[in-house]
Amino acid sequence: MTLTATVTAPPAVSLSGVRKIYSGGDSGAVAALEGVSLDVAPGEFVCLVGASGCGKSTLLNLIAGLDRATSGAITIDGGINPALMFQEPALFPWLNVLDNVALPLRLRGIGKRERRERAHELLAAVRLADFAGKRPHELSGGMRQRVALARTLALDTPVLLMDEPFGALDAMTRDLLHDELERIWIERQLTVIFVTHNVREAARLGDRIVLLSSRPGRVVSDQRVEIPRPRTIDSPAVSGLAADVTARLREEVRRHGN
Ligand SMILES: Nc1ncnc2c1ncn2[C@@H]1O[C@H](COP(=O)(O)OP(=O)(O)OP(=O)(O)O)[C@@H](O)[C@H]1O
Repeated sequence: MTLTATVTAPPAVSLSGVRKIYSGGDSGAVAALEGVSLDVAPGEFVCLVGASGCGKSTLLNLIAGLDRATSGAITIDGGINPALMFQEPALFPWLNVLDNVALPLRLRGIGKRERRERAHELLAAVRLADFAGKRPHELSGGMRQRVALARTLALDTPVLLMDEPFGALDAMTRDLLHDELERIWIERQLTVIFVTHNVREAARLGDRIVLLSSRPGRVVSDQRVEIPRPRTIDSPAVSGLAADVTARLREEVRRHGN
């Protein structure tokens, strides 16, 4: 007889009963999140979708440690600080691309030679090896977001939180960045929590799609995406799933009269 022990890795990110009330504004307290529980496995790509104002950014900020939940618990495996990336690349215009990417390394006290080497590697990873000496204004929007991604990767954390990172880009550029992000996610075995309004994007990228209700945000559905990779955003399977999730989202918005 053989005994097989099943070893399950702890979640990379675990949320339990997370509630967030913003207080003190002119319009009184705002309940942004209510009872959000969610486990994200190491290496998983989870997309968070929901109506405008349902608390998606709030949730990412809480996971990133930029704000505190009113109640509930958030645990990041290993106690690490996740990296957070936004829709705006927020690059320093007076620094060239290489120095923008190297900045988190500089802030960590890594010596000039090593940080330049690592920044060059990261630029190669986002396919911008030839643009190290350019300034941000010389780049397209998609390229600036690649630089922002490289700078986020420089933080060297296994958990990446992304808040509508491609929301301001045209469809073609977004498509290319989906491919790049997917490749980097697989190569670096990252855990990604990705907020988007774009349900197709969620179906293209996610292992799971978590749908939040209108404010206060609660988890309405948590659906595994069974579509094999590589995927394309206009494939019938991705479109079909996006249509299902959109229908649920509409129902949710209608129920709350938003
Ligand atoms: N600092 C704050 N103080 C008071 N209310 C806030 C604060 N930040 C967010 N809110 C409110 O909390 C709710 C959730 O906001 P949040 O930005 O998390 O939603 P969201 O789902 O990311 O929205 P969107 O999809 O439009 O970006 C909104 O009603 C918002 O106005």
